[in-house]
Amino acid sequence: AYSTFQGDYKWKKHDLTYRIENYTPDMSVAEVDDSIKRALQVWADVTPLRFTRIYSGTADIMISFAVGDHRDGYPFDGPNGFLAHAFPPFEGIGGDAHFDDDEKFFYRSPQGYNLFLVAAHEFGHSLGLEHSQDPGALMYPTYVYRDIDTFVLPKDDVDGIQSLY
Ligand SMILES: CNC(=O)[C@@H](NC(=O)[C@H](CC(C)C)CN(O)C=O)C(C)(C)C
Ligand SMILES: [Zn+2]
Ligand SMILES: [Zn+2]
Repeated sequence: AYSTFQGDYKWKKHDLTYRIENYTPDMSVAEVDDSIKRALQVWADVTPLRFTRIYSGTADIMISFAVGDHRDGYPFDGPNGFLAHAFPPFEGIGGDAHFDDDEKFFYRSPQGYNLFLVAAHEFGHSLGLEHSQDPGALMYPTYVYRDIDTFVLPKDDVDGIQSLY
């Protein structure tokens, strides 16, 4: 079952902004943009939350690709292992999502790690969800490939996010 962060971190507003700060060489700019947009839409579909993209300045959810030590106290670990991380909704780095660019991210292929699926998981954290023990949940701590054309947010995740917003 789902769990939320201690202290019940949640955004105090429903209109949130996001900014894609840089790109991975693994796919086109358009494919990254689409993966991110769809990963946010997964959560917007079941809450009053709305996401608006900005192209400069500080957004609520700052999205970037990084490798190794990228100066936030949570260095990445090279290929495989941790794929990404995101911070719960508190001031400053809260909400931000970082993707390990030592991974090969894919747009639609079932091989490797699907950016849409990884991002959808990360944005669950960005919105205040912790990990779920439900192996079928998107917020399960281990990456599981799912067909993205038929992807529907699992009930445990819907219950979790709707417990917050
Ligand atoms: C393939 N490698 C894994 O399955 C690794 N899990 C992850 O990288 C998580 C992200 C996935 C679920 C998108 C990390 N996380 O929780 C971020 O919020 C390990 C289970 C090895 C840690
Ligand atoms: Zn980071
Ligand atoms: Zn996680």
